Amino acid sequence: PGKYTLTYFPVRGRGEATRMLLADQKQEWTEDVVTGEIWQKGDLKKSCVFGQVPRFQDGDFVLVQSNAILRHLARNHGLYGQDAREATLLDMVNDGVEDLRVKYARLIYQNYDAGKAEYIEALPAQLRPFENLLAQNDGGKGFIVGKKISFVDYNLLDILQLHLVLAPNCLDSFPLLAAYVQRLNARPHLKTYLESEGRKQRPINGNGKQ
Ligand SMILES: N[C@@H](CCC(=O)N[C@@H](CSC(=S)NCCc1ccccc1)C(=O)NCC(=O)O)C(=O)O
Repeated sequence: PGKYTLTYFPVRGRGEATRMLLADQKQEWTEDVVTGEIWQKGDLKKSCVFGQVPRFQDGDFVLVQSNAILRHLARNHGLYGQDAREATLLDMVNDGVEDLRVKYARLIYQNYDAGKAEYIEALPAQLRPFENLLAQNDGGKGFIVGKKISFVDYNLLDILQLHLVLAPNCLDSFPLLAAYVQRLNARPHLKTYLESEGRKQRPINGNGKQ
């Protein structure tokens, strides 16, 4: 196995954007699967800076925070835009993806049965900014910022994949986003990962709701 290890629960959650980035970039990594009983023991939780996972090891360099992990890999694999301006735009858009991820996680873990219909009704307004961003970049035929793929593309792809499971028609009014998902899913190395047992066996969230 390579020098990379991802320590996380056996769910997509906050680990999946990192997994898709690594797979698409032809990187190998070790999955250090955290089960409920391992987590209950408490030692791993105590070893994590903020008491939470995902945790990522790059050789002897250890970090937590899912977005910091993505940015670390972006810096080291040329996935952070072509200049400072694109890097700033990527930070801006990734914060927008994070905002939506937090809303999604709140629905899944705190309000699924009572809140699902209302969440789906309000979803177009949450997705419209990303359709607009695509439209403003080379007609939406490429990536979310600039001319090359970036760490934000993997994070945005993950959140779009999640929402397509929650609400299969959620991209019907967003042709650029729909095509974007299909285009990224078809990237050879990513496609291989998406068809892998590891990906297919992994539940989307930690409570069986999706
Ligand atoms: N800002 C952090 C947040 C990390 C985080 O929320 N981690 C969760 C897991 S990731 C997630 S989306 N949590 C939602 C609920 C959940 C709990 C357990 C397993 C799966 C999901 C965690 O470690 N929970 C256990 C604990 O705090 O003792 C990040 O982006 O990495």
